[in-house]
Amino acid sequence: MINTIDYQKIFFEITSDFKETDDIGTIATYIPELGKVNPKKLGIHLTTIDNQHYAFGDSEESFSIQSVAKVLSLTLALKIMGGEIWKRVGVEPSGSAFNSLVQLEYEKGIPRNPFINAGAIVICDILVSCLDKPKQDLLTFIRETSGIDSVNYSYQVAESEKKCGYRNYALVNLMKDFGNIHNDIDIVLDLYFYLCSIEMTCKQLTQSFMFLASGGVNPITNQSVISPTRAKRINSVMLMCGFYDEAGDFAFKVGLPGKSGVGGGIVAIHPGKFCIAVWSPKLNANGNSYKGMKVLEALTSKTQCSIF
Ligand SMILES: NC(=O)CC[C@H](N)C(=O)O
Repeated sequence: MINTIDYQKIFFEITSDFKETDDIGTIATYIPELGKVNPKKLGIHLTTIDNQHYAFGDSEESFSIQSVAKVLSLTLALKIMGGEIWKRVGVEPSGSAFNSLVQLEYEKGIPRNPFINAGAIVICDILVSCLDKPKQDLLTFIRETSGIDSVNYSYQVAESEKKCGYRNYALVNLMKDFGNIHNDIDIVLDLYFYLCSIEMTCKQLTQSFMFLASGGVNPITNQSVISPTRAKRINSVMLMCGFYDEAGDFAFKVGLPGKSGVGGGIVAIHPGKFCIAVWSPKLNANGNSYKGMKVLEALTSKTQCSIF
């Protein structure tokens, strides 16, 4: 693929346009360890499927990827269990906050999708049922998918969240009561908190998610991660559900499948073209990176490069 867009130049244009704009977001402090991050960080990294790299700012600094990791746990569950998982978690947008309890009561413990907290917890329950050493095996899968052996959990972030994860305890208990959690709740939540604690740089994120830009095969390592059909489905769920009650807005303004996390990271995919990761820790009211969303909106507007 010959790339004719100078993304590097575009990153400079976008970020200098934003210099005068106030970042009105706030950092996630409900996980105490995340509150320690420098709110001014800004990293951008774009990797094309023919392995060209465009970087800006703090793109090689590690941060807590939080819910972005839920795409990788879903990928592993699909790889092991196939379509069976859809009996226990849906593929519809939730239209509510990532940690909402309300819908779950009405819908009898079946979460709307695998990216809201409840859905990701069910995926962790599935992984606990089918992996010998869930934490270790999940990490091995993520290292293989990314081709980066140094990727790791953050003990500090996971344990910090465990101490204050009251809502996640409420969600898992409610689902256990409805029969949609099959294992011990502490074991399931332990995997969930460690999953959310994974740390990566923007550059590493693009490497880890590249398989979704190229039909399930990581074009850099040539490793087949998942079938093309499943890669298509994961991208579809990202488009519809990757930003909670702001998924419509992200599709409307950015026009790419993507996934956010409360660490301020966002990954977005242009199937057949590139994967981009942005990190800016201050979040908007929906728990998505305020500046990250703006950077991606400006990128697809300037380049006219969205899936639509
Ligand atoms: N949206 C997110 O990134 C939320 C993940 C966070 N670990 C939580 O469970 O609240």
